[in-house]
Formats: sequence, C-alpha cells, structure tokens
Amino acid sequence: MMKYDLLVIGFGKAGKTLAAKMSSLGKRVALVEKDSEMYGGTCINVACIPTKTLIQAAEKNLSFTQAMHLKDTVTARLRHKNEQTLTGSGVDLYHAAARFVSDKVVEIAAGSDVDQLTAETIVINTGSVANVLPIPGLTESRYVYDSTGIQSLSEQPESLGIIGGGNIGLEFASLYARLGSRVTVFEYSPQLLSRFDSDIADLAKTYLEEDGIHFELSAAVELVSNKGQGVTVTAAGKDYHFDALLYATGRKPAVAHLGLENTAIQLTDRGAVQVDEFCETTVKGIYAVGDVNGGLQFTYTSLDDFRIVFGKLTGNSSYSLKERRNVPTSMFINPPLSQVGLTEKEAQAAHLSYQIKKLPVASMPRGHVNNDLRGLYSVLIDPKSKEILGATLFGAASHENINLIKMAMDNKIPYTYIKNQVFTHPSMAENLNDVFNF
Ligand SMILES: Cc1cc2nc3c(=O)[nH]c(=O)nc-3n(C[C@H](O)[C@H](O)[C@H](O)COP(=O)(O)OP(=O)(O)OC[C@H]3O[C@@H](n4cnc5c(N)ncnc54)[C@H](O)[C@@H]3O)c2cc1C
Ligand SMILES: NC(=O)c1ccc[n+]([C@@H]2O[C@H](COP(=O)([O-])OP(=O)(O)OC[C@H]3O[C@@H](n4cnc5c(N)ncnc54)[C@H](O)[C@@H]3O)[C@@H](O)[C@H]2O)c1
Repeated sequence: MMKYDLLVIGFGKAGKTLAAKMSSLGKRVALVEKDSEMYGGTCINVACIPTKTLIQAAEKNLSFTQAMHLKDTVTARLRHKNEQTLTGSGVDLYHAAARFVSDKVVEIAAGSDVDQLTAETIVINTGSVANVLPIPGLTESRYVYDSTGIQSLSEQPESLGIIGGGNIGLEFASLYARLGSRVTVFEYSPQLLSRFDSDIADLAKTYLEEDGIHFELSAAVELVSNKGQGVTVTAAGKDYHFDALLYATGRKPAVAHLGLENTAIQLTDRGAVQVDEFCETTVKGIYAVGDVNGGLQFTYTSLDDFRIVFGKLTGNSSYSLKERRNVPTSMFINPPLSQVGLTEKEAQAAHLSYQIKKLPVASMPRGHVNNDLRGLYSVLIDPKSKEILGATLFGAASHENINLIKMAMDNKIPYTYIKNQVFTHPSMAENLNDVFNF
C-alpha cells in the first residue's frame, strides 16, 4: 500500500491548490480524480468557466455552434493546464474512483485495477451533484438535462423549459434567451430572487422578461413526460411543451460511493460531511473542503477552505470558518446582479438603524457610454459607525465592484472614504462616490 503525507480525493478548487502547495513544500502528495474529463474540477469543466464563456459568446452575438465550440476550446485548454500544473508540482495524479475502506485507508479503482493508498492527512474534495426532485418522469423522460447535460447539446433547442429560478436556472435562462431560444422558467417560490429586496428582484424579473423569458411562479411541476415530439412539463394541470428541459433545483454534497460508512466520519442532517471551523471532519487528520462540506457552494469559498486547511497543516491556525465574513455573490444574468452583506429587509428584520441610498445606472456616465442604462446600485450604511452594512449592485461591472465593497466592509473602512475616493473616469466604479454620498 502506497503511503503519502497528503491524499486529496477529488480535483476541486481547494484540493488541487492544497496538493500543489504541499508538494512544493516537499510533502509526498497524491490526488485521486475519477473522471479525466473533470481534471481541474467542476468550475473549469462544467460550471463557472464554460457557462460564463457561453454567456460572453452569446453577448457577442456568436451562434449556438460557435459559442459551444469556443466553450469546448476554453475548457480543454484549462483542463490541460490544470493537469500540467498539478503533476508539474510533483503530485501523483491517479485517474480512479476513491472510496474509504477504513478511516485512513482509501481504495482506488480504475476498471478492474484496484489499489489502496494511505496518508497521514486526507482531504475530501468531491464537490456536489444536482438535486433530482422526485417529480414523476423527471429521470425517465428524454430531452431532460442537468446543468452539465445542457452544456453539451448538439443542437440549439427552439424552446427550453427550466425547473428552478435560482443561480443556475436564471443564468441558463438568460444565456439561451440571448441565443434565441424561447425560455420558460418554473419557480416554486411565489417571488423570483426572493433573497433580494423586492425593488431589485422586480427589476431583474422585468429585464429577464424583456429578454423574452417567461416565468411560471408558485409553480409545482407535477409530471414530466414525452408526448409526441420533445418533452412535456405538467404544472397546475396545464401542459407545456419544450425541445429540452433543464432541472436546476439546488446541488447536494457528493458523498455517495465514498465509503464513509466504513469510517467514523459523520454527516450533517443535510447530508454534508460534518466539519469544524478548520474544515476537519470527526476523524482527526481528515478534512472536507468545498461543496462537500455543506458550506456556500462557490469556487471562491472552496479556495477559502484551502486557505484554512493550509494554515492548519503548516502551523498557522489564525484563520478559520469563524472568521470568514462578507462573502459576496454575483449572478451572471444580464446585467449582472451582485450582493454583499445585508439587504434592506435583513437590516429591518435585525432591527438595525441604517440608511439606504440607491442610484440608477441611468444616472451613471459609464452607463451612457455603455449604452446600457439598466440597473440600480443600492447601499446600506450604519449612520453612527459610518460602516457599510451591505450593498446590492445590479448593473454593468457589478461583479467587479462588489469586491471593492467587500474589502471596505472587511477592513471597516467608513463609507465616507469611498464617497471621497478618487476613481478613474468614465468607469462604473466611480459611481460609488455618488451612491455613498449620504
Ligand atoms: C452550472 C454551474 C455554474 C456555476 N457557476 C459558478 C460561478 O460562476 N462562480 C462560482 O464561484 N461558483 C459557481 N458554481 C459553483 C462551483 O462550480 C462549485 O461551488 C465549485 O466548483 C465546487 O468546487 P469543489 O472544490 O467543491 O469541488 P469540485 O470542483 O466540484 O471537484 C470535485 C471533484 O471530485 C471528483 N470526485 C467526486 N467523487 C470522487 C471520488 N469518489 N473519487 C475521485 N474523484 C471524485 C469529481 O469528479 C470532481 O472533479 C457553479 C456551479 C454550477 C453547477
Ligand atoms: N454565479 C454563481 O456564483 C453561481 C452560478 C451557478 C451556480 N452557483 C452555485 O450553485 C448552486 C446551485 O445552484 P441552483 O440554481 O441549482 O440552486 P439555487 O439554490 O440557487 O436555486 C434553486 C432554485 O430552485 C427552486 N426550486 C426548488 N424546488 C423547486 C421545484 N420543485 N420547482 C421549481 N423550483 C424549485 C428554488 O426555489 C430556487 O429558486 C448555487 O446555490 C450556487 O452556490 C453559483
């Protein structure tokens, strides 16, 4: 049995970064990935990078075929680069499925080849998989896809149904509508984007509708079936016919087939690997990072899990999940919708004293240069401490500018600093002067 200092299961963001870094410090490191088409992990192969490449391509008016080709080129390039970086740093890469047979022994299987590895430190980084709701016909019907399947269609669907109006559902709705498909989104909740303040959520819905997307809210899909051509969705007794159907109703930690029942590793009641503030599981020396540990499901939070585990393994435990705060988000609809800290309704629910200011993109010079006046930047401050409580930026460049606000919040930089900061012109960022001008 091969013995390593560190064994990483899964080629995810946290795991691959940790593996390369520990190897560069002279440790013996192995990484096991079950699918060679997933070298580099979910983000670069079937998630963030391909979807944003497709969105960008659609915005440049590329055809469906051109957009798909560009996406395949980009992901293949990154997959190759990730493999080279990992093996180039001295990590032993195993193309095999990993499964625990005991706390510190992992069986790796590639076809009929089975081997065992052991390591002092083991890191589980197996990601997540799409939730499959128990809707009759969902898994049995043809032309039904999850977020991975919908990225490899050979032909553009003229009509696309989407179950779920969250991150994945709305990003694909926006993408396919821009490519020219007729899109209908079935969302269970009575309000779209219910996490956001209602003015922002309503504005986003209006823009998505202007792009041709149709919404069925409070929709409980009862049945998916194949009647004649394509796929049929039945909701509230009514049939809707599509060429293709995407389901995007959340993702759950990938723990199946990992053999955790052979270990003392506990799961949470939501099926994630239970971890402490250092991402350590209930077995000392075994860590779980990224989507599999039940935290926020973003590439950048997986990377932040790496920082925590790397610190712990190298004798610096000053940063942990307890210190993580103000995690920003960006949803890549058109224009992008970004958020950090509190929304107004959250500030109200917490009975905080706050002031809010909103600035429409239509009053921003760069909005006119872009010839895109859609959106609204909205910020919340504490009038006493002058600290920023939160921001929702809906409009061009929001996915960049939200990171500036996060930095100010983390460092308790008062809003007055941004109000008076010198920004380049004409930029979207310069409008932070005005939106923070309380
Ligand atoms: C369509 C889509 C779009 C997204 N867009 C964004 C975005 O724009 N920005 C963002 O920050 N996040 C986005 N996300 C979320 C983001 O992709 C994930 O949070 C992130 O990739 C999770 O990374 P991870 O480190 O948990 O592991 P992953 O990157 O998921 O890696 C896990 C790896 O483990 C492998 N594996 C699983 N089981 C085994 C086993 N038993 N043995 C060996 N290998 C195994 C898998 O094959 C996989 O390669 C998106 C997700 C999806 C689905
Ligand atoms: N830009 C980004 O950062 C980005 C993009 C895509 C995905 N992601 C990550 O991937 C995760 C998973 O994305 P997701 O969109 O699958 O999950 P999600 O939690 O964002 O959205 C799921 C949606 O499905 C709805 N839903 C649940 N059951 C339903 C039903 N029976 N019928 C109709 N609608 C139903 C929910 O109300 C919700 O709106 C996200 O939480 C996010 O962390 C991030």
